[in-house]
Amino acid sequence: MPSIFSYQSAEVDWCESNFARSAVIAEYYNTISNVSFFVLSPALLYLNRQYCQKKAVPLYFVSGLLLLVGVFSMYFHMTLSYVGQLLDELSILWTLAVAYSFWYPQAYFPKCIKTRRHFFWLTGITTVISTLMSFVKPTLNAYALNCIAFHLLYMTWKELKKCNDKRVHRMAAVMVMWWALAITSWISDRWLCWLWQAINFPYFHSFWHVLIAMSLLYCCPLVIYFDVSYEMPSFKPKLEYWPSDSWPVVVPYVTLEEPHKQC
Ligand SMILES: CCCCCCCC/C=C\CCCCCCCC(=O)N[C@@H](CO)[C@H](O)/C=C/CCCCCCCCCCCCC
Ligand SMILES: [Ca+2]
Ligand SMILES: [Zn+2]
Repeated sequence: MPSIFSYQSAEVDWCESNFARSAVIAEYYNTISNVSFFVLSPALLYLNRQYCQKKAVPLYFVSGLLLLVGVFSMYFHMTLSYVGQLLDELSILWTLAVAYSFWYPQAYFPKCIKTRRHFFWLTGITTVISTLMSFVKPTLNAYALNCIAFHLLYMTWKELKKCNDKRVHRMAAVMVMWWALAITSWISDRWLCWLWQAINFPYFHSFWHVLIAMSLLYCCPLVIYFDVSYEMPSFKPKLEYWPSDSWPVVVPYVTLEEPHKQC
């Protein structure tokens, strides 16, 4: 019986041909495309450094965990091992759990949850249960995790209804565009592999890695913007674009303005 660390012991195998470019890397492009997360993580920390100076823990934790997501996803695609698959999926689960724990708006807490500390316990217990359940049918884990994006879309829609800043609306629209391209790539790699292999173009999962990282590059500043609005009343969040607004492709970030004190 193969070890859970064995190459190709995972329950899923992506469309890219295995060991086509390397004898030690099962899915070459699916492995190297995870470099996206090694760029995403420091970029979020550097661009949103003003927010980090005021409230360091959430973004340091989420950025660090996104680095781990990239490492485990690389290991998974390099080996296609059972352990690699679970490390990949559990690192995503825990990153989402930490992000929700720190950034979920108190206005949306369940009625029985009164404080952020109680919400930490709720997400912690839910995450431990989900971790145990992830061993039951690993092939369903990725679908369940992807469904969380629909909850994020719903919360974004609710927040935008109350927000008059057109720049924020534009940022959210671009985030959803990148996510839509990403999830389309993920689904087509899983369900249309026969077509991509027929035309010798099985690279949609590697596109997914780059596209979901792009979506997160917009998602995190959007979450930070609303976190500052809700939780840091002495500051006004301002949306900026790097390198500058005039460039065709830009990266959003949040700066903090101290509203003029009422005289
Ligand atoms: C108030 C909440 C704030 C949430 C902030 C966002 C936190 C995002 C945390 C983790 C997402 C990482 C997703 C990258 C996955 C990379 C590894 C990978 O590709 N794994 C696949 C196998 O190789 C596996 O099939 C992936 C499965 C599921 C991915 C689940 C993605 C979760 C949803 C991410 C939301 C993106 C933001 C856009 C919202 C519209
Ligand atoms: Ca494969
Ligand atoms: Zn992947």
